[in-house]
Amino acid sequence: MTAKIFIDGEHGTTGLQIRTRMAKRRDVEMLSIPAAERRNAAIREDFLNQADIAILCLPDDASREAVSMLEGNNSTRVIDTSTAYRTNSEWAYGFAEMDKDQADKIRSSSRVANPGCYPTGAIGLIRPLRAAGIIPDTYPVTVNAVSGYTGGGKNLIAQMEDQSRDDYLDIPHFLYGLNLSHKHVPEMTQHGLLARAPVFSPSVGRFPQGMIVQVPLYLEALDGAQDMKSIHAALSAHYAGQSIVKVVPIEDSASLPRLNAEALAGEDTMKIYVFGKAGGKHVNLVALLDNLGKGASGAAVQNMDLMLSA
Ligand SMILES: NC(=O)C1=CN([C@@H]2O[C@H](COP(=O)(O)OP(=O)(O)OC[C@H]3O[C@@H](n4cnc5c(N)ncnc54)[C@H](OP(=O)(O)O)[C@@H]3O)[C@@H](O)[C@H]2O)C=CC1
Ligand SMILES: CC(=O)N[C@@H](CCC(=O)OP(=O)(O)O)C(=O)O
Repeated sequence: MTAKIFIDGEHGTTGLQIRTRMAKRRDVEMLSIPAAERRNAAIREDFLNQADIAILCLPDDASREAVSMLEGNNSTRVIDTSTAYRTNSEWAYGFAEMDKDQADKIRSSSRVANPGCYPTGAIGLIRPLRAAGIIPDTYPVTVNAVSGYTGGGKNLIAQMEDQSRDDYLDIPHFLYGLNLSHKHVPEMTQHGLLARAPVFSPSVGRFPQGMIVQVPLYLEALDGAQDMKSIHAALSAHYAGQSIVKVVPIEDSASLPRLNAEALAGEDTMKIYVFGKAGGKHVNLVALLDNLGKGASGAAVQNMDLMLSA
């Protein structure tokens, strides 16, 4: 039997990318809303209730509204790509590689919160080292990142591309979230297993898709006698046996002169690097991904496939 899938918000940035990934699939039937009707609540409610899986690619408030349209319905399962449910314990967090049993939790869940793009990188770097007892409770974690501008959805894309707009941004790279209270901080703290919130400084570059997330660490402030190799070994052990998050061998990363933020654009994988020098006092943990790949649409399709395999 083919599963019925409805993408609420299919004409937005994340929704369109999910549509593209589904184009050749014969195992699913897409319930598709015409662009002109995308905000028609009656059609949305009807499709939401017909779907086996509804993938919400909407702003937070519209996601909450869509979930309320499913009240009393026990058959439609939901993947939400917004921030609305990511710290809600009644929802499975849709980062399959973050724990050994997380894929099974997603597979059996009727409500899955897709992670944010920055948290995917940050949690991917931090959580294995917290779980292994390497980053202590007292460690002051910092997260610095750059995203492609599609991360800001249709509005930021227009600001970066449409020169006729009054609010056109004619700049190559900018920091934002300058008050250090970005909406992703609670999610990073909770799923990163951190005892206190990290300092998170995001930025946007003049490229559409791609992302670098950095977590620099002082080795002397970690638990146990740590060096670049032991940190790398802990991350490699955590991600062993799966194909989406890859820990780059130190031999390969050691010879890199630079890291291109666009290197994984169009891919649904994430690469993790441990940079530093042998015998050095610091390491820089780096995650490389596509904000719309493993950071959003690719992860949503991965979660849908897990749910369909239940
Ligand atoms: N872009 C990215 O890299 C990532 C995005 N996300 C999350 O995914 C979600 C979607 O973001 P994104 O695709 O970037 O945003 P976009 O603004 O590109 O798309 C959102 C879509 O939702 C539609 N929409 C807005 N309000 C309603 C409503 N009340 N009813 C029905 N449709 C509505 C919009 O229609 P209209 O054109 O009329 O406004 C638009 O088509 C957000 O919650 C975002 O935070 C998560 C991870 C990464
Ligand atoms: C570049 C940019 O503007 N990025 C968005 C986050 C994109 C994303 O991950 O969306 P969620 O908030 O749903 O997770 C921001 O900082 O608000």
